Amino acid sequence: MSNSPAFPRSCDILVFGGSGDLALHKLLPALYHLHREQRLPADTRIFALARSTRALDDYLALAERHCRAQVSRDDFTLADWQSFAARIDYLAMDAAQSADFGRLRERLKHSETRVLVHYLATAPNLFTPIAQNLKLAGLAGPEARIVLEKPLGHSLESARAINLAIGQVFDESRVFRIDHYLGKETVQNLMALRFANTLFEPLWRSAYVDHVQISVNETLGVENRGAYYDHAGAMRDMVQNHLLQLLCLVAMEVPVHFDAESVRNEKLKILQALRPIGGQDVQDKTVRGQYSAGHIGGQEVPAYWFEKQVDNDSDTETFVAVRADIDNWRWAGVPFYLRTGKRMAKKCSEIVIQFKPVPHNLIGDGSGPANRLWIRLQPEERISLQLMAKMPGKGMQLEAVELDLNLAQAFSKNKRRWDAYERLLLDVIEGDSTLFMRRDEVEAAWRWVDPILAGWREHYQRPRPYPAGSNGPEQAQSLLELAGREWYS
Ligand SMILES: NC(=O)C1=CN([C@@H]2O[C@H](COP(=O)(O)OP(=O)(O)OC[C@H]3O[C@@H](n4cnc5c(N)ncnc54)[C@H](OP(=O)(O)O)[C@@H]3O)[C@@H](O)[C@H]2O)C=CC1
Ligand SMILES: O=C1O[C@H](COP(=O)(O)O)[C@@H](O)[C@H](O)[C@H]1O
Repeated sequence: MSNSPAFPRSCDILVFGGSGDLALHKLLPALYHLHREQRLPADTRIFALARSTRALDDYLALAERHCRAQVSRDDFTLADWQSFAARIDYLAMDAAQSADFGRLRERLKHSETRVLVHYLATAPNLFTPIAQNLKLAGLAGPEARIVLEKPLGHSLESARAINLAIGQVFDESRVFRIDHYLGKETVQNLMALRFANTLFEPLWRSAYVDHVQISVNETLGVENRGAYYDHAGAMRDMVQNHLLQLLCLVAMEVPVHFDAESVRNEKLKILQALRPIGGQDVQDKTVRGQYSAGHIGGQEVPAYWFEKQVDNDSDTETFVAVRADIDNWRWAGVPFYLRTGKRMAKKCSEIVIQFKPVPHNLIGDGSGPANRLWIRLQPEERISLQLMAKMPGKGMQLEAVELDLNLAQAFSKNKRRWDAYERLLLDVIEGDSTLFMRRDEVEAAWRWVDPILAGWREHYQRPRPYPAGSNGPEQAQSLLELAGREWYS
């Protein structure tokens, strides 16, 4: 990441889809924190845009309700809210209609000396019309940036079409394809761990690593996003972006510089080296699941098909496990197991690097576990290294013990941890795209995902049921057991 100036230029932020789930739950609370901590340029204005007609006061009441719910009690004060709200305006407009952009330009009275951030928190089918309408309205000048939410399209073809259309309006340096996992502190810590410590890099390869596990498990269901999710599924919603980005950060080579192009060049090479999975292979290398009714934290939870706006005969997957292989020198023969699911037993995102056992057993019977590095991304940020130690007492018995680092506690105790969207919004304002996906990366990810989706359509139509509150379908265990391994959790 480049060293950013102490304060970015004056800025206008336009949130297309300003009344949607993402804007209300994530973007406005993030902007509130940035405002409260004086990290936004002083005269920043925020325009929330959506079709529904509502008075500004009604919109602000809606936004306040959500911010209160998302921001901790200690961080939410009426005075901060009121000064933040003074920055916000609401405009009812149809972003697919070019005529409505005239009204937007009028309201905005934009000056080209200000940075203009267009945040597209809408469905991807609006990305192309919005970009074209912005151009027609003269709101896509050199000071303007566009932020595109994931998943970008629903296939390689649709992603390419969007990228092409966006590229005709905004050059690549002004396109910010967001993947909020890259904004998480612990995810960035992964790069610090790898590239700022001599300890791990020599071991970070097939000679020493047996396999890697990347799990992003949620206890939440689809909440009020059934209409979107039922057409997307876990593969498009999570694997195509968040899980593949995590895989890239674990597997990539050391970049030449720590800047946007160098980091993204290395991530791209990993995506290009992923061994394709398609046709009948999907039966051996992937597991699709869908939650049935169950219990989480003592609460009864309905089956997926019972959720709002979900087809009651839906075959959409809410769980995916995949064995991915990276065909390059460093990772030949090292499987990367990816797993993500909704309504799982526990919320937990983690990366486990399982090292190989010692080459010759001098101590014990050789059946003990080998070193294992756990990188816990959430709920708590932790890194622990499993080492073998001698059990106290007579004789030489080995037992695994942990060197455990709680990252939140290791750094200033009373400091609030930034949310991913806070950091990424600031990066957009400052024009730093290191933590955003480049066009070719997104397309390479779809190039790997598309054949799996096609394989499923042909050979794996019904997802395996798993009870809400479990660890996913049994077949996900078999994916590892067949290779003499198991999921760690
Ligand atoms: N929600 C989340 O947690 C996450 C969402 N995303 C992505 O963010 C994007 C938005 O998701 P989400 O907030 O959940 O979606 P929602 O359906 O909750 O919100 C969509 C928003 O777009 C507005 N809208 C729809 N059509 C138009 C139009 N023609 N012109 C102007 N505004 C329009 C809607 O308001 P109105 O109907 O009044 O026009 C609403 O404000 C999607 O691409 C999604 O994949 C990514 C990560 C997480
Ligand atoms: O992008 C998405 O991410 C969330 C999970 O994000 P997290 O930061 O809470 O781990 C997921 O619930 C949602 O379905 C998906 O669209």
